[in-house]
Amino acid sequence: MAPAPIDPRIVDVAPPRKDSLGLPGPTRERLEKAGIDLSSGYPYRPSRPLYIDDVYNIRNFDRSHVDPGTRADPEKKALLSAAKEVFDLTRHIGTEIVGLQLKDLTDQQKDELGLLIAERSVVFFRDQDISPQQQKELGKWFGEIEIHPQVPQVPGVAGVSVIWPELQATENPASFRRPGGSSRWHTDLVHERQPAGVTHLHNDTVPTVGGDTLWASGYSAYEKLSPLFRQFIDGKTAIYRSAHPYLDRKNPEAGPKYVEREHPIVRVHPATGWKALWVNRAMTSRIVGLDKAESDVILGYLFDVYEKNPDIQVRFKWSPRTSALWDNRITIHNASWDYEGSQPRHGTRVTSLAEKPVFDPNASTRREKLGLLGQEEIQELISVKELGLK
Ligand SMILES: O=C(O)CCC(=O)C(=O)O
Ligand SMILES: [Fe+2]
Repeated sequence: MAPAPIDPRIVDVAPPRKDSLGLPGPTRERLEKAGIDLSSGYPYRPSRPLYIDDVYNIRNFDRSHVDPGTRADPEKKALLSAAKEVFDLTRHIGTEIVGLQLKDLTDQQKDELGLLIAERSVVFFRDQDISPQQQKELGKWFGEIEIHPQVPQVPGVAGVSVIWPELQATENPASFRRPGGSSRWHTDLVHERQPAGVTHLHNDTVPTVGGDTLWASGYSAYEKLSPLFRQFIDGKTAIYRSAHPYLDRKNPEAGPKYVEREHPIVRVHPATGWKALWVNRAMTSRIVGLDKAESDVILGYLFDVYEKNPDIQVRFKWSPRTSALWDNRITIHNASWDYEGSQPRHGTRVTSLAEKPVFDPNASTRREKLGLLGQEEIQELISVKELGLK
């Protein structure tokens, strides 16, 4: 008897992962055996046109968001004492935890992980045994799961996106000189009313060399600015643009348009209370109230501060079955395309939406709160306060 045909809709569904999403090699093979033509991109993409209300319907209202980090024991003992090893990858950003399985964390440990991500911006766990379903369950702890209308989802597990860069490159050409896509500094879902909080990317397969991801700290980018310049940008807002275009149902003939949203450019994280610069070159288009030329100069400078200071960045080398959990409220990230799709790289991603971005003029910076300020910085702060009194 001939073997039963493989149903491409279920090929990636059932846990455990080795039987579900599996490795991209086998996934690709299985899809091809099922007669699915991969040359034109993902087989899991919705085939109907996408409208602006696909974004708005489910998200354009006030959802209450209580950040798990606000409930956590500040010392994070339940999480940290259960780990075999915990080490920082750089001074300002990035921590790796060894000896814990994300799928087995207790509620208390999940709250503490929320706080650790808020403090360290990105936290890594290698050798994870986690199915797409378990990844989604964990994501719910950090906020409402976003179901991306345009990014392919694991069939049957809405809210778990498939990240498969070399297949994506068949749709949107990527080259060494123009890597595009996620291979540029950005942060996720800025066009939402309540944008992304924690994103959890689990890469089950990675190239032997290359395909690193970089993150830069928004707390530290803000602290790189002079106190006087911080006063200028504090409380200003900008227009943030979606990564993908959508059709207007009332006027579809006008063609797809990007969704725009106004948010503060400096925001305060609810769990740490620290201020962070929150702009990114790919999606922040202009500062409200300034002339375009002024906005271009200032935004260009702010992007540079974030992108050009290696001391506030971490560059992570993946191994198979590694999870990275980062906080989009306080970081930008960039996936290196140095491997140019020459080897498989494949994973699943869950993003939890957080609060509507808030600015609080009375909040402090990370360095102030942690007592890390140098003499020169203290002096600068004093002189700015004096200027304010005049
Ligand atoms: O593939 C990566 O390393 C990151 C991709 C990305 O930008 C994302 O998942 O938001
Ligand atoms: Fe991203």
